[in-house]
Amino acid sequence: MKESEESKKYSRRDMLKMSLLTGAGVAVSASGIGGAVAAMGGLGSKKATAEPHEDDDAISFYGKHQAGIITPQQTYLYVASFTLLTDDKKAVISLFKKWTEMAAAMSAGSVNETYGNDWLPPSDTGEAVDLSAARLTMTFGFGPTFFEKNGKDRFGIASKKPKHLQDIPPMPRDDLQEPFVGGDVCIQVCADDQQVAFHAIRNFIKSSVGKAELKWMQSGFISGKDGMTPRNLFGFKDGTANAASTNTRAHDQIIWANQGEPDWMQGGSYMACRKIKMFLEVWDRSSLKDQEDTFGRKKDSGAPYGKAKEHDKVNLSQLPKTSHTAIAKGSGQQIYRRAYSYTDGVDTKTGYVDAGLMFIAYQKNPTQQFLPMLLMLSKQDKLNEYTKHIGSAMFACPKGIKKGSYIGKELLEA
Ligand SMILES: C=CC1=C(C)c2cc3[nH]c(cc4nc(cc5[nH]c(cc1n2)c(C)c5CCC(=O)O)C(CCC(=O)O)=C4C)c(C)c3C=C
Ligand SMILES: [Fe+2]
Repeated sequence: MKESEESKKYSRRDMLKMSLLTGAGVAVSASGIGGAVAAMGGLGSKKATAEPHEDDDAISFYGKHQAGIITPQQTYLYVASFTLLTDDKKAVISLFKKWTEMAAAMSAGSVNETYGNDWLPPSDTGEAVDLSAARLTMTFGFGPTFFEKNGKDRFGIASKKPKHLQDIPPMPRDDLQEPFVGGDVCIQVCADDQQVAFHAIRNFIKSSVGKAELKWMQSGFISGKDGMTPRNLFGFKDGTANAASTNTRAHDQIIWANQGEPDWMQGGSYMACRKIKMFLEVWDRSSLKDQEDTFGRKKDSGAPYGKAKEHDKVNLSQLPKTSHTAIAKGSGQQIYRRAYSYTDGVDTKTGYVDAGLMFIAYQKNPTQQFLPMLLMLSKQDKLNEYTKHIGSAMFACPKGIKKGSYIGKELLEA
């Protein structure tokens, strides 16, 4: 095969290694890669130590469950919801095969470059070439309209719809703003490097042209020292009561769908999304007491009222009745939260900072877990004085994908 026709899959770190080995410096140009490889006798050569390999900070795309659910939260998020533009099942299969191939390569820290024809755009957009895998994960989900849209079973899969997949019903205080509602297919991309995360979502969008279009997209971030619970934009530790990322028993009880669901969904999870605007200026003018009463926890330590430490057991009788923790915990349900803060510039209506929380939660049964909790919070939560729910969506995320398979295969093939 001529070099110009080759699809080169080198880990981003391989490129750095190669450039060091050949003394070429860090910035290896596209045309220089082949030269660098040749100078080492090719990647397969015994002389070369730069075998294609997985980055140290790579998280496999393949596995029993999809990555990006119980994966300890990365620093950056992009979540994108797509509308499928075609009723042709074959076109959807080809898109999902392409996305699978890309996701597997990108999560291993590879760039999938096809250079050589100056008259065509490069296949990859290029901004992640010299970056590491940065714990990149890509989690795919299907919305209710993927199974049935306007009464039409366009892909012949309506009978395979998972039991609890439905649009989140309207909540009393909702102020949902199109296009930030629903979608046919969703991809949650997370990484410790924002450019790596953006590169992934951008290339998924680029490769979907003609088959799917972006309905909405949200970026987000969290920050915190290793082992410490990150703080949200109200300055409170957020995520304390989540089951530990190593607690597999709790994950089975809370997160992973099982019997009673179609086979493709067993080991998957329901992803609930709420875009929640937070009125930072109002919050910043409220007293510390009012802020702590809102959550039922101390701002500094994160300890529940009546206790000293963040992870001390919550005693509901010691919490203000309408506090967020009292209502959420009092619902008697558990969910697995994976939320990210966002800032979207200025809200032109108010002149305030447009910021909030991209709330994402995973659960095995949203009808029993998420929806009743959301309804109770929507009616009674003191936090509602400072927030507004402006986006909403629910997706069914299939179980993990096996090597050689592709996203949605069991759903789309008989
Ligand atoms: C429907 C579920 C929930 C929504 C929506 C939600 C929004 C939301 N939460 C915070 C900040 C905090 N939440 C905290 C705890 C907490 N929140 C939920 C659920 C929803 N939150 C649950 C189930 C829990 C845990 C309750 C428990 O069992 O103790 C906390 C306290 C610390 C913690 O446990 O994480 C904070 C802080 C914001 C800012 C927000 C919307 C903008
Ligand atoms: Fe919460």
